[in-house]
Amino acid sequence: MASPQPPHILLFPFMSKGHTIPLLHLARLLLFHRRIKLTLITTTANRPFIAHFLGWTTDDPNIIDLPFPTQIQGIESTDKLPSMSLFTQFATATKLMQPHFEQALNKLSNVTAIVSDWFLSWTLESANKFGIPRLSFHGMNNYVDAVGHQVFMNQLLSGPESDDDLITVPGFPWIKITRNDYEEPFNQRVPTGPSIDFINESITATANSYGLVSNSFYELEPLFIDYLNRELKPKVWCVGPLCLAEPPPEVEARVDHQQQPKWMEWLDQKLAQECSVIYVAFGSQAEIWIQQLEEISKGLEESQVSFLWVVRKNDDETSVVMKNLEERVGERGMIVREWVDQIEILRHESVKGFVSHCGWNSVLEGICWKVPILAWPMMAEQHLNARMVVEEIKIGLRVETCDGSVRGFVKADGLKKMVKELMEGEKGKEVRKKVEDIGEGAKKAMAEGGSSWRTLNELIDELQGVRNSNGDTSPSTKGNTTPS
Ligand SMILES: O=c1ccn([C@@H]2O[C@H](COP(=O)(O)OP(=O)(O)O[C@H]3O[C@H](CO)[C@@H](O)[C@H](O)[C@H]3O)[C@@H](O)[C@H]2O)c(=O)[nH]1
Repeated sequence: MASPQPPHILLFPFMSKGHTIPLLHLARLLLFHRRIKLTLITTTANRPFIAHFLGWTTDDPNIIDLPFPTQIQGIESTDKLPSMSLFTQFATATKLMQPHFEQALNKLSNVTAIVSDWFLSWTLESANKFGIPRLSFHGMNNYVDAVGHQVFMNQLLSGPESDDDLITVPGFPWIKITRNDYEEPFNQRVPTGPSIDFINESITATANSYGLVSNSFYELEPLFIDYLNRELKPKVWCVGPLCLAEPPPEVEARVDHQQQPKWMEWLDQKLAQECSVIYVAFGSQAEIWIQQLEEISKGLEESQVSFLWVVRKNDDETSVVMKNLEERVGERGMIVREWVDQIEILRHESVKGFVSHCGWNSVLEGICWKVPILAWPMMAEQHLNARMVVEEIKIGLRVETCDGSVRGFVKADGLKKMVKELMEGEKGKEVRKKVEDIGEGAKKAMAEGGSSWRTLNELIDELQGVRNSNGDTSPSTKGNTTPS
């Protein structure tokens, strides 16, 4: 009898750093810890980032790049968009990649499963044509999905309440949300428009997929995972936190040989001086207007705490604010305007607090390296993530807005007060203790025998079983498609 074919999984990340990075962490787990054959699908401009992350050469044949539609000024990653108002147009344009994707599938043999980002809903149709199970990769947590399902089923945002009135979530009555926890147009009484259509398509395609791969771990949010598995399809497979997947030796060796970036040297100095540092970063997409940047700079200056602030904006106005701040705080602060290795920063011993927009990857990275969070949500599902961080799992505090609204302006005082509380106060101590406990739980979940480790093995075994029962999907039996 012929020995069984090893699994071959195709990963297709969405072109946004917050979506691509966790799927690449999954790639590391599958490749280097489970020895599974992988093919990565991406676009031409994103190929080097993917190759670099996996320690591969840029021309590695296991990366297939498809031409990206030219609709958005040649931009192929959301962090390069001039404005996030172009997001839906960008995300919808990916549909034009479908014929090229199917042509690539036609050339591949023995694909066990496709794991594609939930924003790439159209990949389900392609997977179905080729008889390959598709799993939707969901880089968010299950709390947001479960609360969102309750909000939708009970039409909680359609009532007369004002945008800041607390509304009880019936399925989880200890949770109270506001209309302001949802952004335009999701907060409307009758939401309509292209972004609603886009999200609805993504949800429907996920519901009709073989499974949902979740970057979370069971012990973090059992109630919400159980709820989703009871009330909704498909099955949720929690295999995270994926950021704990160790880099391959090639990447580690490369990092060891590189000169340390100046901010890492600065962190070493702070450690030597026994100074705790607060790390301030708002992910790869958040847009912060200049008045708000000015208040952040004042608040950090007045807090007297050492800080490392990663600023994405690169215009002249921002440069002036940053230069002035650097002059005023001197060695106490470090401002970085480049891409950093955030995990390296969070794992540095001097970093004791994290002012974060609560993108889900940042929250998980805070948990894994046991750094409590000062939650300052900006966009997308981050307001709900902030509720989870502060009210549900209690690993962080929240910045104070000047009008008490969750979307209100944050003045220097509101930031300063909460930075000091997180770094030096009693509430800060409580959340630090909690993040240490949960961080230990995250490590256990990912270690051999832990819940996420077992779930990933079960998923791979199950997919192998499906392939064996379906038989080989050799090119001759596959869909016959040509790009238009
Ligand atoms: O200079 C940088 C900036 C970011 N990162 C990494 O980039 C990722 C950013 O992800 P995240 O913290 O989730 O923020 P966003 O980029 O804003 O993520 C988008 O995607 C997330 C996952 O779906 C959502 O939770 C967010 O709301 C959405 O904005 C993290 O792994 C960071 O470590 C770096 O390594 N260096």
